[in-house]
Amino acid sequence: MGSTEKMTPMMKQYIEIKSQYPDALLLYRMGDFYELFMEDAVTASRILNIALTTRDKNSENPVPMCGVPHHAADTYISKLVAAGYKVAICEQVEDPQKSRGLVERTVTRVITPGLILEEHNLDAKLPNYLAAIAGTDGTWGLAWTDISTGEFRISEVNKIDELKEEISRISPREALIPQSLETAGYELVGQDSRVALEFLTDDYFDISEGEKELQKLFSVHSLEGFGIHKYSWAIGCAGAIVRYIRDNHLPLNHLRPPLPYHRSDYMILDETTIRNLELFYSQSFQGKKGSLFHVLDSTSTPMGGRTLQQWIRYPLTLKNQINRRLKAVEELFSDQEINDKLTSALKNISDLERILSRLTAGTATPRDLASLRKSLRCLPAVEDCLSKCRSALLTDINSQWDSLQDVADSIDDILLEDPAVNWSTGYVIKDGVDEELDRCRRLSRDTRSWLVEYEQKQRDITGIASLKVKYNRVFGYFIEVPRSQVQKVPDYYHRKQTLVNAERYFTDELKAFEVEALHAEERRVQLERMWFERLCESILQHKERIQKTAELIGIIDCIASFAEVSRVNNYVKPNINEDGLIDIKEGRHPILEKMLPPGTFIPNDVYLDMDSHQILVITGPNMAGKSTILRQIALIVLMAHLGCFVPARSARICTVDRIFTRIGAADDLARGRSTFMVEMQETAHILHNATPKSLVILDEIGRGTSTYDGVSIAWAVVEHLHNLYGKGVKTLCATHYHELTELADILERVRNFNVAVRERDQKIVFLHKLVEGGANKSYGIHVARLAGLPEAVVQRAGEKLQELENASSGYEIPKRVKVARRKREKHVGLQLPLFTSSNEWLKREILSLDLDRTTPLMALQILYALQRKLKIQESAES
Ligand SMILES: Nc1ncnc2c1ncn2[C@@H]1O[C@H](COP(=O)(O)OP(=O)(O)OP(=O)(O)O)[C@@H](O)[C@H]1O
Repeated sequence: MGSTEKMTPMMKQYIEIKSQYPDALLLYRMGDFYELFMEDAVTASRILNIALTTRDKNSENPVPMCGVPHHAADTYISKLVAAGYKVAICEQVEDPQKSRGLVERTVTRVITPGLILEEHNLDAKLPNYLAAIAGTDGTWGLAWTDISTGEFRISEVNKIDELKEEISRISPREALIPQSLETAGYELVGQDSRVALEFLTDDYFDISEGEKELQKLFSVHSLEGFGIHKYSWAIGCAGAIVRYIRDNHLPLNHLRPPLPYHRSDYMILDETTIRNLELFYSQSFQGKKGSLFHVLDSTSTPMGGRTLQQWIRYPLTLKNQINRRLKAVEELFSDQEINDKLTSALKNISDLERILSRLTAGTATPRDLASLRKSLRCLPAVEDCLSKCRSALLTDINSQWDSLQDVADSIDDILLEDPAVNWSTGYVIKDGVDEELDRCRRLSRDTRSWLVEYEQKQRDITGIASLKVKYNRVFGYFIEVPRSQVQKVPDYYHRKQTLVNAERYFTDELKAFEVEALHAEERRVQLERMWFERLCESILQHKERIQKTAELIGIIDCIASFAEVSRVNNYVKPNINEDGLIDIKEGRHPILEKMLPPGTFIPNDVYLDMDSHQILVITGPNMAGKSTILRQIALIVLMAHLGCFVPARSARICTVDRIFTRIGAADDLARGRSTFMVEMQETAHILHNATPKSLVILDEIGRGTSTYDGVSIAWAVVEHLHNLYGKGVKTLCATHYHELTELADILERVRNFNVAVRERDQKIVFLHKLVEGGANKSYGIHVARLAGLPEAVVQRAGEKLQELENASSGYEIPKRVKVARRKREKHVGLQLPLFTSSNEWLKREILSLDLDRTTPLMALQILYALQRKLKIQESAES
């Protein structure tokens, strides 16, 4: 683009406005279109798949451009925002007809992924969070809000890992980060590329400014009342959020006071576990379907859907709280009639929270108010159901219930039963609300009949039967009298035009009617809007009451949904304990059982405690169902912590503080981490953070590297978990390394299980049944045949296997080594070389070590050193 001197005034105006929004795509209103120019046009045409053209083609300054029609702009804007772009809407703010010269334009709204209010751009059952993060090592502040519902929360954590976990749990669409943390920013949001990052100057996060912002917004002198005054960085973050919303021309007054969130109040779920357990997103279906959320979601309202999301992200940890929910679910579970009534009342309740936010933003439509009224009218039916309930949670809700019928009445006083979608095509306000409005309406509705009446009246007065009232664009309304009758025309007729055969007149009454009729429609719309806006304002006075009720509806809806899902899927109420006991009889995988034909899923019993069955090493052939059992246990334990019934015949579940999962292999090449590196980092994370109250799921740990290294690592990891804090951690460990079954001989709380198969005519039948004891065979070759490997390859593999098995028969662990090993139980790394090694020299070397002075880590190091030495020896010999 050349110098601005040669530009048209309009282009100069564009450049000026664009310079204020350099990081946004600027949609510049020109008549019926929003135009994009230059770089913006190139980007938008690519994303929207629309033609890229050129403006001022023959000038010195041709400019790339593309445009979207005003009436369909919403769809295009959604696509741009969904692609992670920020969009600034620049409107014409004066009437182009009246303006002299260039029309004044200004940006009226900036839409970013975290600042969306429009219903069609949002997922009804998903919160849309804008988060802010700031802090230093030692204290990290975090604030997040969903401006479409008004939810606002803040928290502080001490470690960067905790911060990452919380961010992944919130899963914001947009995150505000101080510029000084720019490099760390990408690391903080983790693997979630959906998060749009906005780097702002550090002063945006100023703590004392933040405090002032919050005090002003919520009209308080201190933040003490909200219980957040002790936070510092988090207040800075909340302040940044408030300023960001305001700077982007959005209203703030429906934000609720920030609620403090304490990490220790909920079970911690990290990003890996949320992904591995497919809580919200299924890898196989590449979407919601096939996720736990999808199975548990039978909610009837958007508030219920969002509450369920929240409950799954933040499972409870306190026995009392879990039981409170479970009792409420049980009540609705056992009284299907009430639950059905409740559900059908809830089904008619619209998104109260989002309607409220549109009301505040001034973008609510008449239909929004009609839905609000309809929803409020359903509240007494919900209340009626609640009044019959006995469980503490439901009676508590009932005691806070506000049926809001006065608000519904106030809407009813003014709004038509079925108001028009569009002001210009129909009516919104009831008759009888405003006399002038009624008259305008009558006028615009009754123009024809008034004219017919008037014509008849004039005929009667003048006695001219052929008198006509007519209209044309030049003269407006007039009375036409044939030339032969003009002597009968009264004095108050004013001559307007003479034709060959007729005279045309007007009267003061007709003129007045004309002025009124032509303006009536304009005035009608004006008055309808005025009454509508007044109504919106009066509703907003009940904002807190509506928000509170919406929150309670979310909870009831979730409880009703749990009851329904539990009934339909034949779940059972879990018995919660604090004794570290997990005893599941005939447990099922909640997602897989729904994918398989009814009745074909094979249930399994699993028992874990802190004494003898703390760590289960689960072996079994490929495809036997090891991973399924692991995930099933994790999901059942999680579901119990949500207060939901679980897929089992009976279940005793202890409270756990975290569920850790290490499952499968995912490369993260973008961040330079190989499959094995990811595996080890996730394992390290577990070992550093697990406590005796945690549940750990390890699926094929160590498989990402060579067998020796893999077995050693898996071995050492299991031992570490067994000995952690002197108490150990409940762990399920599925593995193909049969060597690990040896651990049960050594460690007191380890037990072996395997998933049974039956071999018949060289073929295997998967029984999917968990039985005690270690598996003695892998059946990998059978599975390879099942998978369709060429028969010649399968045969050859069989021969090779036989060779290897024969050769390894000398690997049998001698009895004396077993005894020696038991004595050295505490020395992690050493047990491994003792039985995996067939080399007598190596064993001698190990046994001669001064074990009292050897730590597990040293032992492993020694093992490696010895192995190296052995290899050198072997190669020297050969
Ligand atoms: N309890 C069960 N009832 C019915 N079908 C099952 C059951 N468990 C597993 N399956 C079926 O077996 C398939 C393989 O299960 P899974 O992935 O758990 O096996 P695995 O032992 O972990 O295999 P690999 O070692 O190869 O990873 C599942 O996709 C499912 O179709």
